[in-house]
Amino acid sequence: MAANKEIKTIGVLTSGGDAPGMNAAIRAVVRRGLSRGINMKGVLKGYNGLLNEEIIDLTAVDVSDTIQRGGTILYTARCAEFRTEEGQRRGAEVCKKHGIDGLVVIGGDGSFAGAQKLANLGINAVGVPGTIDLDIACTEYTIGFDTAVNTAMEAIDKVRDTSTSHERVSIIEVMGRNAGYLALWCGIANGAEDVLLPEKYDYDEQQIINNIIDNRKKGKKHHIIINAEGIGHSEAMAKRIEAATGIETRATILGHMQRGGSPTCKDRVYASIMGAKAVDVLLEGKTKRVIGYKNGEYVDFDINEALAMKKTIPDYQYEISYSLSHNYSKNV
Ligand SMILES: Nc1ncnc2c1ncn2[C@@H]1O[C@H](COP(=O)(O)OP(=O)(O)O)[C@@H](O)[C@H]1O
Ligand SMILES: O=P(O)(O)OC[C@H]1O[C@](O)(COP(=O)(O)O)[C@@H](O)[C@@H]1O
Ligand SMILES: [Mg+2]
Repeated sequence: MAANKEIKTIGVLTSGGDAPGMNAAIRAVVRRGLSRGINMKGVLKGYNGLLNEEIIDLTAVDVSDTIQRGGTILYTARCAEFRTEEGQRRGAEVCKKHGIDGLVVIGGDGSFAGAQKLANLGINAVGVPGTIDLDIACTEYTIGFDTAVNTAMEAIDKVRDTSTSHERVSIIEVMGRNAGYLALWCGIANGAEDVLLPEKYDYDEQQIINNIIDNRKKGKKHHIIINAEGIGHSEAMAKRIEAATGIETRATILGHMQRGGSPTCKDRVYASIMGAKAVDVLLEGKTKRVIGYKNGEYVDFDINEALAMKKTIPDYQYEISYSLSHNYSKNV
């Protein structure tokens, strides 16, 4: 495959919340590009670094010894200025000034919206899904989710040990301001009695209290509530539940530990393939694309179509999470 004549230089940046596997994706973009004779540049600190022209040359050695590391060697940021038309216009100008013919944006739904704006201004931006939230509609997988959900699951197992010993109720808050996938998966994987998702929770706390009292009467020694960050207020919830049930209740907020750590095999492999594919898509001459994983295949979509897609929590999975946790015979 000969490289597309149009493209001499490709830039890569990471944006939004970091996600384990972003380094594997950067490495793949850089190595794939270099192997096709392309100059590779790294834009530091997401769209912030783009606006500040924090742009470096990247060689194969620069991405050595990174595939196993959490975080992102290019750093990341959230950039309010890039949400403005003026910021986006300047971002496009900076790309042109530095000869960036194609830009790979590794990030979540917000970062893709930024990439779409750059694409509309003539910068060929390609999105690679990197977020622990799993909330990008065009893809069944987002880089970082597997590591984060395993980190959260293991932490919740540990809380459960002490919670059961003390016969307490535990509210464990997991990340996800707008997305409940981490919470849902932990709910199923940890056998939680209640799972509160931003997309689903009806704020009927009395129902949770009734569940706790009911389960105690049946002999259950613990009650694990997974609460997504988007619902939040776990400490206050714990106080209210303790007052209403008379059962000691503790809140644990897992926080940013869920975003760190060495990526799992799944995250390294998906990141490597998606990163390389982003370069291939650019060199095939395609424009305004995002990479996804659908029905067992690595695919690419038009960025506008991808961003118009909607993703919702599957009712069936949510219902199963609830029904299994209330079949307490295996879990008491
Ligand atoms: N609608 C938008 N238009 C332009 N840029 C956006 C838009 N939404 C988000 N961005 C840019 O992408 C950055 C990351 O978005 P954010 O939603 O915080 O994280 P993520 O990409 O991980 O979902 C924002 O800080 C902003 O710079
Ligand atoms: O790091 P911050 O700014 O506290 O952001 C927290 C948010 O980032 C995430 O960890 C990842 O979200 P994004 O991938 O959309 O950036 C969310 O789960 C969480 O709500
Ligand atoms: Mg997001």
